[in-house]
Amino acid sequence: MASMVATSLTAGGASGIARGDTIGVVWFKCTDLRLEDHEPLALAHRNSSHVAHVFCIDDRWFGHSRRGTRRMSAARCRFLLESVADLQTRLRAKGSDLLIRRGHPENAIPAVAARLGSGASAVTVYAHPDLCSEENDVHAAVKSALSLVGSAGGVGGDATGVSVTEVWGNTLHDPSDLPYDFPNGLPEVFTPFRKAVEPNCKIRSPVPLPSPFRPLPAGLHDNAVTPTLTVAIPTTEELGLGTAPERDARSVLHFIGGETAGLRRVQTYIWEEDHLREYKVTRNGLLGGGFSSKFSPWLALGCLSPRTIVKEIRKYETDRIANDSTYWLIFELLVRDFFRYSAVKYGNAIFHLGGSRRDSDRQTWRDDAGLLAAWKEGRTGYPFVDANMRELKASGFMSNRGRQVVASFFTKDLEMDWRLGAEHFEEYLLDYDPASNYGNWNYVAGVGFDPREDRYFSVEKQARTYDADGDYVRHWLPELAMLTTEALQSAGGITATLREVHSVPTSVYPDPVVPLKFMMPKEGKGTTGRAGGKGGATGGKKSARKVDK
Ligand SMILES: Cc1cc2nc3c(=O)[nH]c(=O)nc-3n(C[C@H](O)[C@H](O)[C@H](O)COP(=O)(O)OP(=O)(O)OC[C@H]3O[C@@H](n4cnc5c(N)ncnc54)[C@H](O)[C@@H]3O)c2cc1C
Repeated sequence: MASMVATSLTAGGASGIARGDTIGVVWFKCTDLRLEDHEPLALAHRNSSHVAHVFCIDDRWFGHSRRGTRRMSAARCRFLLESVADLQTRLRAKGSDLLIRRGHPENAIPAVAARLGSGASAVTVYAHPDLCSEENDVHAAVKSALSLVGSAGGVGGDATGVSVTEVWGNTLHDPSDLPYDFPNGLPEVFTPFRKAVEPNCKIRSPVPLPSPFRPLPAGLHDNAVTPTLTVAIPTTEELGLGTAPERDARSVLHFIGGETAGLRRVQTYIWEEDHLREYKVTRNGLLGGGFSSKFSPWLALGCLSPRTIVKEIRKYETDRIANDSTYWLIFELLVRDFFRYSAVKYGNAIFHLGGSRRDSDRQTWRDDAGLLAAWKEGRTGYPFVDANMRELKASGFMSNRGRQVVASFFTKDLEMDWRLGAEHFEEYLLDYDPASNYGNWNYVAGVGFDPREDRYFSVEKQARTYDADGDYVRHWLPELAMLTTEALQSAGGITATLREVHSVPTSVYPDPVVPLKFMMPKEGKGTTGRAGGKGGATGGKKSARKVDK
């Protein structure tokens, strides 16, 4: 292994370090695996004579939550490893490399800095800051360990510390551009935030790629000093997650990790297939790749920067058309920003039962293993819920509409502790990111970010509206594939009807695990439902609607 690493590093353009050289270490994280619009990377190459790029694979990512859910499925891990591999390939194309360290960043990054500083060179570590508590703790531990690294290498002694340059990134807006005292002055809900930001804040242009690309410092592959630094990327098996299942052919898209695939998706969606033109009206579609953008997995891992997407949208608006749809994609990216800033403002609260509102008593939260398993495995007896849950597990993706419905069902109909649902999403969603996931779960559970607490998505109404012909349900539930559109339409989301009217036996499809809280009204009668849910975190109105759209 040592010789393979040495060969590879040398081929990548390694170069000796002279006394007085400046060395940059770019610490890549799971949220910024790209070269484009990466300000820490650009600064490192601008300010240094040599630059090392390091990514740490932290075994804490692969453990279990306190409630016992695995934190990352093998399929999500594969997407991450593909993204890391792609970053490495792109760096190699620039004559550099990505160095991998398995272990905790608070040990690895200072070890690399100490090794590089041993020739009395000035070392600076460049990184994006984090948003959420676990990542913030690691970031703080790295900084603290770096402050103990001496200029002559080693730890302690005549330590002068390694400097750290942190630059905010991965959002449309820099917090310093927001019309608020950040983070405490942020509004609690999205609409007032949007109304203040849209007219007052300009989205900055993406940061250009570094030019020139500085060479790697030599000697990082010296096993005696940094024994676990390598260029080899582990497999999901080596990380203890087992083999990732084959990608499911029924998935909306063949998701491959990495900036290359992410940029390709932007080209395909916006330009080649021209879907942006109709995004606002198609985004709730459930089957196929052309409805919503599917940018989210690449955004979550930072393979795509939202500002790069906006640059492309602006170009499209100039070259083809500017309409509600082009506006709406930027609007959704602003929702993403809102949850990221809110994660900074509310800290750990978004992970706790009471959410950002710190209101854990708003209802009785159940912890029922049977109901949890039925929901996770897609056998609740409600076809529309079950199809979405099976899609998640098989493909790592679920539409925004589906997420709203299954999360509402979980919290409002099953009355389950919402954190158990959020953790299941965390395990399987390829686009999992803590701020968006927990922020949206806070919203649907009624514990944060929503002016109303009683929002309720009726499974039955949602199924009839968004899967009127039953194609989606048939696609993911082979046991119902023999039912006609008519049969599925008349059944809506209620399997009792399947059984009573269409003679589907319980051996084929189970009875509903609980009755729905609110049923669709019979024709000509008033409604019994309380609340709506037009667009979830992005589209809800304050007035109480009787039936959701
Ligand atoms: C319970 C629940 C959990 C969720 N968990 C996540 C998560 O872990 N990671 C994640 O990226 N999104 C999450 N979302 C938001 C949303 O469902 C996904 O971003 C969206 O479905 C991704 O598909 P897309 O890229 O085609 O979206 P598009 O409709 O094409 O939107 C473009 C981009 O805007 C952003 N966006 C859109 N809607 C939202 C939203 N409500 N919140 C935050 N960002 C949004 C995403 O980055 C998305 O890629 C969650 C929503 C719910 C209701």
